[in-house]
Amino acid sequence: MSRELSLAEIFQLGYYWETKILLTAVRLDLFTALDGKKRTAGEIAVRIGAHEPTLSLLLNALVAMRLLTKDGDLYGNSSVTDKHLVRHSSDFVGHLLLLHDAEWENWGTLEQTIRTGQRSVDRHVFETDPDLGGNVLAVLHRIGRQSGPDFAKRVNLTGTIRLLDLGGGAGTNAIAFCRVYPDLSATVFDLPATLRLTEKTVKEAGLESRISLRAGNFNADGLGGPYDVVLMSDILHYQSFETNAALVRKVFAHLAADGRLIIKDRFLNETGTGPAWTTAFAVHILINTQQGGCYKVTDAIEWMTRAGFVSAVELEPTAVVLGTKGHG
Ligand SMILES: C[S@@+](CC[C@H](N)C(=O)[O-])C[C@H]1O[C@@H](n2cnc3c(N)ncnc32)[C@H](O)[C@@H]1O
Repeated sequence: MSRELSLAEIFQLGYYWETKILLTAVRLDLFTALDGKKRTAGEIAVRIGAHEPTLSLLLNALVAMRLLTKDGDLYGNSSVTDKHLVRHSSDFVGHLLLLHDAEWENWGTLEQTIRTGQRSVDRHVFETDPDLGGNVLAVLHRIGRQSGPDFAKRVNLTGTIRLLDLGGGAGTNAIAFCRVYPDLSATVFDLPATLRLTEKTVKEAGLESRISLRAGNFNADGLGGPYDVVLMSDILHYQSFETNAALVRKVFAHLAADGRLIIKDRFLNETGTGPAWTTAFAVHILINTQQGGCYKVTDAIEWMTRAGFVSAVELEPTAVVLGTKGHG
């Protein structure tokens, strides 16, 4: 059993001041205003349009948080903030933090949602703010480029394979799979707004001849095919249990004989109390989506079994489930 928390740790968990200071600094874009330069609070205030004495408080807190340096009256970025929080840096990750900030008001509804079971948002971010959604996917794409090939290797897809990457986002997985398997061709299916980004990433990867794009709503539109393998990576937690069951059924119909469905998601364990990150993510999904949820591996197996897959197995604990269609 893990050890009990100390009182100091409980206080630490309840302490979000530094979180909001960082998110506000990213919104103000003050790291970009410093971009490799040392500046006074007055100079920064002019650049970002702020009230200097008030801004100084924020800057000093950011120094204490080790995001900025201070030498006399001059503030500067740390090397990490210069690399990751300056907007035009190729390693900028600020969009992810801007997403957290955009969800701030939703978190204020948590108590009411828990009391009533009623959710306060009616759509997820990819529908309400496609630009922010696309920017976040671009950041995740950059981060995911490291883990993509490992995932591709763990699922054995040798031979001539037609892959459908459903809700494929920036194409991170389709690109990684094409690189690992030279005979594989892929279709990335996603909302039209998201595919604007995918078009760029596929071109950058030089894979236009092997990756095609198909725009649509996967719950409502045809998916093309038939495909040998369908990948559903991090899409099902935005939707209700029954919508997912219907989508898995639809995918089954678009698979060739012996086709496979790979579902990669953030599954909760059977008690619902782990993995730790996913338990908090489940609350995040509760208040930031209309009907989404974090599901269990047994749920994915149920969707597959109900759809007619002859086998459905957990390939990686709380992460990947593989279904096989069989000959029929
Ligand atoms: C969290 S991203 C996952 C992206 C990608 N599969 C990955 O693992 O990196 C969810 C994706 O689902 C797409 N999406 C959400 N609802 C959709 C719908 N109804 N039809 C098609 N795509 C959808 C979003 O545009 C977004 O690209």
